[in-house]
Amino acid sequence: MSEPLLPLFVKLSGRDVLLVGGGAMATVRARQLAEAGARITVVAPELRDEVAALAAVVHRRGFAPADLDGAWLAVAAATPDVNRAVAEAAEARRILVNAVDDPDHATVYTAGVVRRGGATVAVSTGGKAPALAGLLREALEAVLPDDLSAWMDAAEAARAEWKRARVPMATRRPLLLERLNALYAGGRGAAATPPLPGGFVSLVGAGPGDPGLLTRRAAERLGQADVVLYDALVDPAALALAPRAHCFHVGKRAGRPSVSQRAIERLLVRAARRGQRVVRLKCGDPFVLGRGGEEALALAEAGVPFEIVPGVTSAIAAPALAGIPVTHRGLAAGFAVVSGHAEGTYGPLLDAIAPAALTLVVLMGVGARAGIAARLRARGWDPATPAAVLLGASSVEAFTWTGTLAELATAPLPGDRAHLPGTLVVGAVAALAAVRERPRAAAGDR
Ligand SMILES: C[C@@]1(CC(=O)O)C2=NC(=C\c3[nH]c(c(CCC(=O)O)c3CC(=O)O)Cc3[nH]c(c(CC(=O)O)c3CCC(=O)O)/C=C3\N/C(=C\2)[C@@H](CCC(=O)O)[C@]3(C)CC(=O)O)/[C@H]1CCC(=O)O
Ligand SMILES: NC(=O)c1ccc[n+]([C@@H]2O[C@H](COP(=O)([O-])OP(=O)(O)OC[C@H]3O[C@@H](n4cnc5c(N)ncnc54)[C@H](O)[C@@H]3O)[C@@H](O)[C@H]2O)c1
Repeated sequence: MSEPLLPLFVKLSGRDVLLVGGGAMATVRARQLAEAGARITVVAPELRDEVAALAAVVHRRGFAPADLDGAWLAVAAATPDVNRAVAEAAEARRILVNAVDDPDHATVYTAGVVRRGGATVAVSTGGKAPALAGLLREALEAVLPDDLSAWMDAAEAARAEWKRARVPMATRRPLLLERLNALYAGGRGAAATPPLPGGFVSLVGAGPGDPGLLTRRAAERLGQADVVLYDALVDPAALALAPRAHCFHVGKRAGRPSVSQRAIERLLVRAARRGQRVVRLKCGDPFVLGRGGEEALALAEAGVPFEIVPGVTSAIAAPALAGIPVTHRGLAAGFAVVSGHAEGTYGPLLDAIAPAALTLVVLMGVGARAGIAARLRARGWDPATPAAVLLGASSVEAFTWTGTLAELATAPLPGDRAHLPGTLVVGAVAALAAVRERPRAAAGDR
């Protein structure tokens, strides 16, 4: 069962549907068909009263292929051999058929469904894992906004307005986001919903990756969590510590679409207001270049109780695991941590540091290392200053390069590890990486 499926939403109102079978499964399908307004004809020697009541026409006998004539859709919910016969006869007549026990011969599947506020979300595993479809449906139920009908109303009204005004389609999505944000800001300003007892958010640092470097408090909070919202680089083993929780990936990775910071903050607030224990699991330490401060402010503003669970920051741990102490008597009495994400931000910071005054640690800076090296040299740093590039610190794929500031731009890095988070170190202490013992390498290149 790996055929690609086309998801469709079908209007069945007033249309003839043949339901074969009248037992437990037929009852479930009869309810679903009736909800969609279908005109049900049921064929079964024996059938439950509820099925008979939902049907427009009842035939108390065995299935015959001619029962399919005039039907838009057939549902086989009888015994396996009968279901197979229904599927084959429907296929021959080019009628789509759903079979409750026979995904291989069915042509349409039912899905796990959430209906809220006029929107319908359906999940299918294409017959491979129905119970998983049910779990995914529950997970969606947990994260979809309670006030989806307000979103629908706003989106519907905006659409009509933009159609009239001939607003180009391509510009409508960001406009819609603005509308919805405004809607939410309005609701929040009114402060109508006090947080439910039990609703609580923990902003938790996950450390550099290895779950062994989580704090005990972090592990405890994960164990209690109902919902975990985690970043792109969080190790799956950390999520295994949250067996009760629905875990959602809200990570940002360069160049890929991601959940916006505002959306993450809204998710935190909403989940807490539903009384859930929420863990926001962030790489490293939540308050070191992790936007944890923004989330804390949003929670405070929404009146949601929260706590900070500090984590081991890669700014210190990545160098440490490579044998580099960020401070070392005689070499560096202090260190600075900057993000290499935006030159407009880190540029002035680098310019403000006197050459070799301290150890410079750059997070998220591997891609920008040539520019950073050039900037430091222009500022007067000695090209012979030791430097290091640390990829995937604490993970099994950890990679360390050491050299000099002059070589930093062209440091050969393994292409297959470009996806790993990286840390740069510039300063005399980087030379200590070369002289450390290598316990990890000795333990089978872990
Ligand atoms: C989504 C959902 C909607 C609905 O039923 O309307 C649905 N099954 C759900 C639950 C569920 N079903 C089963 C279990 C027991 C655990 C387990 O066995 O996994 C659970 C779990 C539970 O009840 O929690 C048993 C089972 N199901 C099928 C077979 C036959 C077979 O696979 O051969 C067997 C016996 C397997 C065996 O003997 O091993 C077949 C189908 N079930 C489908 C849909 C279709 C494929 C959808 C897809 O893959 O996405 C398809 C093809 C029927 C169709 O299209 O009509 C609903 C979740 C609703 C929700 O919670 O929201
Ligand atoms: N019950 C479940 O939870 C479940 C889950 C998944 C799959 N299934 C499968 O779905 C199928 C139906 O299960 P169920 O629990 O509804 O069974 P059921 O025994 O309750 O119902 C079977 C129905 O089929 C009818 N029937 C028998 N022969 C017929 C014929 N020739 N023409 C028309 N109808 C006929 C019977 O009158 C009865 O109404 C079975 O294959 C079962 O293994 C059941």
